[in-house]
Amino acid sequence: MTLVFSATLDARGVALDLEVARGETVAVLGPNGAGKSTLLGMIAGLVQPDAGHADLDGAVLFDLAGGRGRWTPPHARGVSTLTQDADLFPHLSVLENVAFGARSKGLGRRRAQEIARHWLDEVEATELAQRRPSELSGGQAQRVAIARALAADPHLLLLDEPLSALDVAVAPTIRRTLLRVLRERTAIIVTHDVLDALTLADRVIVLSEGRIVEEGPTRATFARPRTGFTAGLAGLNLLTGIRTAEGMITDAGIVIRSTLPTDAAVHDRVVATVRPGDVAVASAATTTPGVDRILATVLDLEPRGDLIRVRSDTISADLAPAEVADGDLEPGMRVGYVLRPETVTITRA
Ligand SMILES: Nc1ncnc2c1ncn2[C@@H]1O[C@H](COP(=O)(O)OP(=O)(O)OP(=O)(O)O)[C@@H](O)[C@H]1O
Repeated sequence: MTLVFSATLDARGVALDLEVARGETVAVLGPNGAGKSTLLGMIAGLVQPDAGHADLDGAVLFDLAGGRGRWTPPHARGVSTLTQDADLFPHLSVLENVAFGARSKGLGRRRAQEIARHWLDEVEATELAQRRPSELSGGQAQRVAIARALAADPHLLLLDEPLSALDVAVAPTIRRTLLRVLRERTAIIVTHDVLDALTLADRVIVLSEGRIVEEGPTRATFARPRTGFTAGLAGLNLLTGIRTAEGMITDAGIVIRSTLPTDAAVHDRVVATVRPGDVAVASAATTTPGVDRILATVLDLEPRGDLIRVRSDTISADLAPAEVADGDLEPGMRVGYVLRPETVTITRA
C-alpha cells in the first residue's frame, strides 16, 4: 500500500480507515458535511486528528496513538493538492509558478525550470510559459495548477473538486488531461460529479456522517449501489427490504418481484435498484397497492433530455412528455409507480 490511513476527529464526527494502493486513483464521494474535506485536510497535514496514524510510502505522516506525537509538517509529506481554484502566484510567470513546486523540493533553478517545461508540455500549456496568471483563462490556469502540483513529484496527489469551478465547455478537456496524468499515479479525488468518478477513479469510497458507508470498484459500485446517495448519483431508484423467494418485500411492506440473478438468499437484507426509465406511472385510482406497485405523491416534474422525470420521495420514473400530458401528471398528485420484474436488480445490502 502507498497510503495507509486511520484517524478520528471527534469535533467533526469523523472516524476513517482507508488504504490506497500504488498507482490507484480513488474517488471520495458523499453528501455535504460527510467529511471529505476533513479527510483531505488530515492527509495533507492541514487538519490535526485526535488520534490515529498514517503512512505514505513507508514514511510517517502522523502517529498519534498511545500518547505518541509524531507529526510531519505539510511541506514534508510528499503530498500535492489541487483545488478548484488554481491559486497561482500572481507576481510569477507561469513557468516560475510551475518551477516553484520543484524548487521547494530543493532543486536548483535551472533543473527546476527544466522540470517545469516538461510538465507544462504534459498538460499542453507550453505556449503559456511566459504569461502571468492574470493573462490566463480559468481552464488555462487550472492546466498550469496541474503542472505545478505534478512538478513537485508528489507521492500522493489530492484533488479537491478540481473541475467544479470550470466552465462546462472547458471541464471535459481538463478532465482528459487529468485522466492522462493520473494514469499510474496515486491520487485521491473528492468530487460531487459522477462523471469524474467514472472517468478518473479505479475505486470509489462513499462517506456519510464521517464514516465510510460504501466502497468498491467504480463501475460495479454505480451499477449496484447499496446506499440511496450512491443510487442517486448513478441515476437509479433504490428500495431497501428483505429478500423473498420471488424478489423482496420493502421496508414499507410492498412486494417487489425480480427475475434477474441475485447474490442474496431468502431473508437477507437487500437493496433493489431499478432505472427510472423502466418504471411506469399509472393513475392511483386504477392502482391497487400490492405486487410491483408503489403508491406515492408526485413531488416534481424535471426535464431530462427527451424525457421528464416524475419524482416522488420513494421512487422516480422517466416518461415521454406525451405520457405526462396524457396522465395530467402534476406535483401533489397521488399516482401508482409500476415496476417490471425483469428490470429490478436485487443485491445483498
Ligand atoms: N473548520 C471546521 N471547524 C469545525 N468543524 C468543521 C470545520 N469544517 C468542517 N467542519 C464539520 O466537520 C464535518 C465534516 O465536514 P467536511 O467539510 O469535511 O465535509 P465535506 O464532505 O467536505 O462537505 P462539503 O461537500 O460540503 O464540502 C461537518 O460536520 C462540518 O460541519
